[in-house]
Amino acid sequence: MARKFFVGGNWKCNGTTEEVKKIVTTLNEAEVPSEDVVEVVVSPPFVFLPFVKSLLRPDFHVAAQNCWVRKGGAFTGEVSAEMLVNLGIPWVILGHSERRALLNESNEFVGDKVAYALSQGLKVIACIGETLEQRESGSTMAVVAAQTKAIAEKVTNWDNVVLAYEPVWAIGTGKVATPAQAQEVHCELRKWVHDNVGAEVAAKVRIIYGGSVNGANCKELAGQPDVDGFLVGGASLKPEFVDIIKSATVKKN
Ligand SMILES: O=C(CO)COP(=O)(O)O
Repeated sequence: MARKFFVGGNWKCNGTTEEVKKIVTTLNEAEVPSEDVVEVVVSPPFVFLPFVKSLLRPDFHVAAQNCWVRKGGAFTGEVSAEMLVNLGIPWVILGHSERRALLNESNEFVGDKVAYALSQGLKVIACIGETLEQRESGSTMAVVAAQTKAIAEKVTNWDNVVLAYEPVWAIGTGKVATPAQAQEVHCELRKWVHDNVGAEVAAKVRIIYGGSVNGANCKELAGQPDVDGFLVGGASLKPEFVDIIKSATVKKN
């Protein structure tokens, strides 16, 4: 069963109105494979979401970078899933390692967020990944399995979930996982989903890779059988993001 290639651009906490306009103009002018071949989602900071949504070509979509774990209310500084739905924002990134590490988001909290966002009708890019220390101690699979389990325990329908494997040591470091390293974890993860969720979900769920993906390394990574796309940080702010989108065609060859 073909899994549609997915390319997400996580802009993180970057951009001014002028810079955002420039990035969107580049994307709008780009010639890329059709929506049947690749799903493209860009994730600006909250404050730019409506602006980007209004400017962006209709075949690309937007994602928030986070949302509150439950229904909105007296939670100063938070943005709720209902608000994103109200604004017509279809996607949200949850469980990014920067939030897990800097804001102490636990596996259980991320699992709750994913379940709540899905219940409100959002589609979720759920991030998982090990630190360098965890990799070096041989616990990569145990770590990503525990992160995925905390999500799986609360989610019954996986149709609107994309899993983003983002090894922490590869994020923003220029130290990309080798295609073999990415494939190994993606394949193990798919096996984990097969054994713990079900064969059908395992065959369908997209597992995308994130961590120092750029225009030069994307094709080889895209060629791996269990790499179904990317979540791109730094390079999603640059014109080379277009080359990363185009790497979707590797799957067709
Ligand atoms: O964290 C990432 C995407 O969510 C990856 O960031 P970089 O592509 O900058 O390494």
